[in-house]
Amino acid sequence: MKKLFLIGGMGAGKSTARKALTDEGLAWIDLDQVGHEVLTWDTVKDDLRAAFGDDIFDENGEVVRSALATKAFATPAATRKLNTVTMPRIEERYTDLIDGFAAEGKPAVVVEYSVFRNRQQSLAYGADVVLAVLAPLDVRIERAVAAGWDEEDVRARIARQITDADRIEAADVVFNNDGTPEELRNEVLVWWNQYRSCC
Ligand SMILES: CC(C)(COP(=O)(O)OP(=O)(O)OC[C@H]1O[C@@H](n2cnc3c(N)ncnc32)[C@H](O)[C@@H]1O)[C@@H](O)C(=O)NCCC(=O)NCCS
Ligand SMILES: Nc1ncnc2c1ncn2[C@@H]1O[C@H](COP(=O)(O)OP(=O)(O)OP(=O)(O)O)[C@@H](O)[C@H]1O
Repeated sequence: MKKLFLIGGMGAGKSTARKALTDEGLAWIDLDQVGHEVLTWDTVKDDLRAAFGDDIFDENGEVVRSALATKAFATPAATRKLNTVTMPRIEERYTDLIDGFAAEGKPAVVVEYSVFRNRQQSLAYGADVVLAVLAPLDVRIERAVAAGWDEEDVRARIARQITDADRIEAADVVFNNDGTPEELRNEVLVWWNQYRSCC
């Protein structure tokens, strides 16, 4: 089963590119969603409480994601603390999902990975292809804000992510999402039709 990793900074257009592929019937894992799922695990909650305190929880004992984000993206050290708690659990759940798709005989799965750092990370190690979606920083911020994110929050998150130069270095294929969503979609589909016929 081919694992197609889609990487890109916040607001770059990963979901838009992913949709082009999943509309073709490809299986898909969004690691942001997996990240939300693991926040409900008791072991994760315990570790987050120890790292960030009681005030990231609501009255039902569930993580308030906006409260955690404010603390976790405040400094590089805080983001490292967050990642230390969440990443091993995200990887564990990811492995189960991948095994499930493989057992179903899926030919390929698209993995949307917003916080990709490098191909040597254990989770990304098995990528068959890394596809980077890029867009200029100001455009990404503008799009994320238009989609409802707070600008300061977006800037803090982007500051904790790798740069587009790093992404270009790590990627096999680069899509520049500086035109319309339809143009991105078409570029992705041209690539996919060529890839599936050869690889
Ligand atoms: C901090 C949390 C609770 C904020 O939740 P929220 O609903 O506001 O954001 P969401 O998870 O939808 O992420 C939106 C975007 O924020 C950015 N982002 C999320 N986590 C991180 C991170 N650890 N480092 C840098 N950027 C991040 C990404 O661009 C992502 O697409 C949540 O992002 C989280 O638990 N993050 C840690 C787990 C993780 O790294 N998830 C990303 C997939 S591997
Ligand atoms: N080429 C484009 N032109 C205009 N708007 C776009 C374009 N591509 C994507 N968008 C819009 O920009 C926003 C961010 O795009 P998308 O959700 O695909 O990015 P993402 O990389 O998945 O972001 P995130 O990291 O926040 O999950 C969305 O509202 C999307 O509809």
